[in-house]
Amino acid sequence: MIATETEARTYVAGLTDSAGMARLEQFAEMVLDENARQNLIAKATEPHLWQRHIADSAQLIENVSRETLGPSASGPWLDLGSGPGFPGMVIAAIAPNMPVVLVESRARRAEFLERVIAALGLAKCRVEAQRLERVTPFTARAISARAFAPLPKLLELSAPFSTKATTYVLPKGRSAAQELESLKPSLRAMFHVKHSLTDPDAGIIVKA
Ligand SMILES: C[S@@+](CC[C@H](N)C(=O)[O-])C[C@H]1O[C@@H](n2cnc3c(N)ncnc32)[C@H](O)[C@@H]1O
Repeated sequence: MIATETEARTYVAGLTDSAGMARLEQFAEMVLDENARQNLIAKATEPHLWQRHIADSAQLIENVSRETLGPSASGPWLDLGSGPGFPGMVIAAIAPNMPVVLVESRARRAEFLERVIAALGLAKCRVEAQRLERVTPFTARAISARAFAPLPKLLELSAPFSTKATTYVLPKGRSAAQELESLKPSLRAMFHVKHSLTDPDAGIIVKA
């Protein structure tokens, strides 16, 4: 269990190199700075940014295969409703050679994401600043989404971007098991729930 900011930083440092940590430090500063202007994260979570948001996002990397992260996988990692960049920007900062697409419909949030991409030099990361429903479909190697939509709706909206080979990693908080139960059995069988490292009561819905 990752309970403190120190534990969160140590955990994330084990998933990336010093350049990756520097990118994440810069991203963290930008989130806190921008949070004074627009509502990106709950104010109460600001002192726990690494534990509640950065490590919470970074742990998704451990739930996908090496092949999915590697150069032979086809299509980008797709993050739905990225908001300030959780989890998508964290993934892009850790794996800068992997293409990542962040979909965010709110213009001010999308503009913030563009500024972060430029500041961090993430050449393979791009923003779709529109509703997912309007994005021209492509095949995604992996799909992530945190606090985006209930599971059935999420799967419906993401279906045009998904093939049998697409990995799903969906942090679902305390409703993970219940949301999985809401799927029809044939669909439910494709997914399992992993425990979150940042909250013992939260789950991540995974399709490998
Ligand atoms: C509750 S926030 C979560 C943000 C981020 N994933 C996080 O966990 O901090 C949901 C985000 O999804 C965006 N959003 C909601 N529906 C969307 C859609 N259909 N297409 C694109 N973005 C959407 C909202 O603008 C918002 O920024």
